[in-house]
Amino acid sequence: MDVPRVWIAAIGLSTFLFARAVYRAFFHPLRKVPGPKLAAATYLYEFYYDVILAGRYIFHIEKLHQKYGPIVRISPHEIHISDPHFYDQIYAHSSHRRDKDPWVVNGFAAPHSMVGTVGHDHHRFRRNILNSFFSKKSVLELESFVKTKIDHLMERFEEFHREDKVVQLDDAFAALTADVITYYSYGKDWGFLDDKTFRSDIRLAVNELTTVWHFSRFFGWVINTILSLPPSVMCWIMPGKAVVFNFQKSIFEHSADSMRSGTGKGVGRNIFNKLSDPSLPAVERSLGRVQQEGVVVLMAGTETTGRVLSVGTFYLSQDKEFREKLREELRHSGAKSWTELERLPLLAAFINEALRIGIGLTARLPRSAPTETLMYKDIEIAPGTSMSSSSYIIHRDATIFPDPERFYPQRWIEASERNFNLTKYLTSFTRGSRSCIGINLAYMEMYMTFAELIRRFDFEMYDTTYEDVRVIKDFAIGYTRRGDMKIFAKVAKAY
Ligand code: HEM
Repeated sequence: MDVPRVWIAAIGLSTFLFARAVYRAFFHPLRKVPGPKLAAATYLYEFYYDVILAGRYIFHIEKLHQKYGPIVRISPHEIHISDPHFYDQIYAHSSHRRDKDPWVVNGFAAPHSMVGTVGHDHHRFRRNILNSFFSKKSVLELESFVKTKIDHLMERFEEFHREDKVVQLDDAFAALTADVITYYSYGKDWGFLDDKTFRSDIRLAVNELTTVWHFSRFFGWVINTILSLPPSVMCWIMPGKAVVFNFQKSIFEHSADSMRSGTGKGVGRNIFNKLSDPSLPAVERSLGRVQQEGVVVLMAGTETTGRVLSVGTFYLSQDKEFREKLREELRHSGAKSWTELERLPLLAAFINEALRIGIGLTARLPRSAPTETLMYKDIEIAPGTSMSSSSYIIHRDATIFPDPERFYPQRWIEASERNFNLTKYLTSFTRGSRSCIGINLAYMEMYMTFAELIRRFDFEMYDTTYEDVRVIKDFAIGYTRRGDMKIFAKVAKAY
């Protein structure tokens, strides 16, 4: 008797799955959006490319656009639009409500942080707590500290040069950005730049998070279960988190000390003070939320900027002529501060190109308009539809950036000579209400670090070629054939 029941259940389930797939492909509100029917019918399509083949869907999406045009349905509930002119409708200003995709935010493994917040209003509330903390005015106040840290990195490069040792540039830059963001957020830096090999606990946590990025998107409940376990168990399962939690514990102890003494260094500049402000509703200043927001800021502030600095330095080492021109521009101008450096056309062009190729995040970062029906040409996009437009694809669009694989900073100069606003197509930070809150800090770090680096050093790549910076996997950040990006170099003095 039991056997037939099992069969009935199996047939029932198969019929349900089949009917659902048919509905999704042929009767769903997105049925008219072009794309493979299999991708419309089942999540297994995306699962195959991103989980089984490990971070390859973005490259396949690029091919789907060549076949189906600028709008493609890439999963039962998500469309990808590769049309920069539609970008600001997806990544819209805060006057238009934009939610995040609950599937995708699972990848951040930080549901209580602003980056992991799904709803528009809730996100606005959380973002407002930190907006002034990351304003241009606030960032400018820390310029001299950032300069001290950059000088420290330059001293370390001198050391590598003197001892004729190979430096791992990605670790070196991540140590710089980690020291900056810890000081910026907590009033104290943790001295990653002093470490012999630039080991950074924050970077370790980023690597751990990104390797499970796609798995977490599909199996959010696994990650949320792990997050709800006691810290000791969680740390056993995710050792990278353990490192970051221990590190964060030291941050909290430091914050508590500062607050107790009332005179401690960093009391004024402390993200912890903002996030645990007694005027906030209790649920918004719970320890779990404060911890998650704190960790997200540290991770987001470390890896992305570090990566653009690394990729930019790689390409700088490949073009002596351009390097000399940049050096001449810097020498001639005498510019030192961020505001002065920003006005240098060649340096600005170089940084734009480093951002274009280095990107920062390769992840699709979908948004949905919960109450608006959008139109893409004659295709209706129903409210609640997940829409993404990947920077990886826009930045490689040959109609905007001819010969897109080529690192060619002059394209930005040539465009401005034609009065063409090419920066409109630079989307590394996304745009709109949920764009990067750390954009000012990132620019300050990039301008000041590159300026000092170009003035003082040349780098000769060591066991690192173009293939080692070329992104072949998307794990929210770009992975190369070595896995996480690793760039080795020998340091030479420029004078
Ligand atoms: C070149 C450097 C950087 C790039 C390319 C970059 C890129 C991005 C992108 C694309 C997002 C949107 C994420 C999403 O849609 O889910 C984002 C958000 C964010 N970034 Fe950055 N970022 C950079 C530097 C920084 C820095 C230095 C900080 C430090 C404060 C930072 C902190 C954040 C935070 C906290 C968010 C979440 C904002 C929100 O949800 O409202 N980022 N970043």
